[in-house]
Amino acid sequence: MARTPVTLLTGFLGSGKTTLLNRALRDPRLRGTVVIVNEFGEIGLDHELIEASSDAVVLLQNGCLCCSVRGDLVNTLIDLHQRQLQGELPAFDHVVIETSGLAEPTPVAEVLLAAAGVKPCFSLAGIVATVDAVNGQDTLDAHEQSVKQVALADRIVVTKSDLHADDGLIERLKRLNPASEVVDVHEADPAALIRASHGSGFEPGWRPAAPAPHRPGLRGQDARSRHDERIGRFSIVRDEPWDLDMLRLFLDALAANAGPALLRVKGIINVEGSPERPAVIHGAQQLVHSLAWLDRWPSEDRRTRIVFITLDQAAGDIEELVADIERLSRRTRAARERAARPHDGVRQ
Ligand SMILES: Nc1nc2c(ncn2[C@@H]2O[C@H](COP(=O)(O)OP(=O)(O)OP(=O)(O)O)[C@@H](O)[C@H]2O)c(=O)[nH]1
Repeated sequence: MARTPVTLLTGFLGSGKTTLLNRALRDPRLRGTVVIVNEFGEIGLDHELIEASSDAVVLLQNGCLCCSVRGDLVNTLIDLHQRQLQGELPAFDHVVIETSGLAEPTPVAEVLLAAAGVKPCFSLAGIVATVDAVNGQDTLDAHEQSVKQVALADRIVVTKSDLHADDGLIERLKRLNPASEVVDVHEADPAALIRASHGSGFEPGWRPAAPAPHRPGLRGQDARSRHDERIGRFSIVRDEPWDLDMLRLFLDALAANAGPALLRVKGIINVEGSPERPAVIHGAQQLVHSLAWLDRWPSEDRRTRIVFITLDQAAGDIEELVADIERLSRRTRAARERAARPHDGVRQ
């Protein structure tokens, strides 16, 4: 049986991986694609934001693909292959692995190229890395993972060029990886970017790297998971809908505090007055995107869920900000309700 090609989709936090993938998945040429998505956030949201049937999306959570959930990836691939053979899954002819934005791609590629049980059934078709034009240069300066993602890619896709043109970034990407194609997402066919079986430069002679040496101070922990040390992840979950004004206030506050410490914020928000259509918020480093709306809730879970990934920043700061905004919103709402009652406080 032919091995199923796998595309590794990498790129730093918020650089546009899911957006590119969603555009590609709308193309009938990707009808037979299964997506495995890994998120670093405390709760997973991407599986809800990927526009594919739930059968075709597998979420790997609770850690980063390049370290703590590598074993889960092996098991997931083997399980997908077996369920397809047994007819429990619709046949698929392609797999995309969307890594978390913090993942180093080499250990993930190793799984495809060397893991027992995976290698006979799957082949690494290519590595695609997204780099966003707004944060790209700063991210390359500050985060080694981003450099590794770019250095390993067969294809580098520059996103958000509609917001900021950066020729210097393109030059830098070409210098970092002269063998790779650098393309602008807005000038390319998304399905071809993801699906083209251009073949990774790794096979067949590639050998997995030697295991990382043990580092003192990381007892019991794979040295590759050291990116956990400075990075915080936490989430806010609310049952009650949020007032739209409050949500706007929250976005303004985030935008005012945006910067290198806010690696990623992503959320689905239940907004008062819009019970069927949740709002979606996104931010990464210096950029907080404008509010967007989904056409419907992607699952039964209708709670507001916001995930944060931060650098050297305590969860408490953001929780305090949210608590302040919620307090303000409650007071505003109470005042509005009082004003709407015609004879409030007047005894009849
Ligand atoms: N203007 C603009 N916005 C974009 C572009 N690509 C992505 N975005 C926006 O950037 C935000 C983050 O995009 P995602 O696709 O979720 O990024 P991601 O890399 O999947 O994020 P993580 O999985 O959390 O690392 C969203 O608000 C997108 O709408 C682009 O080319 N132009």
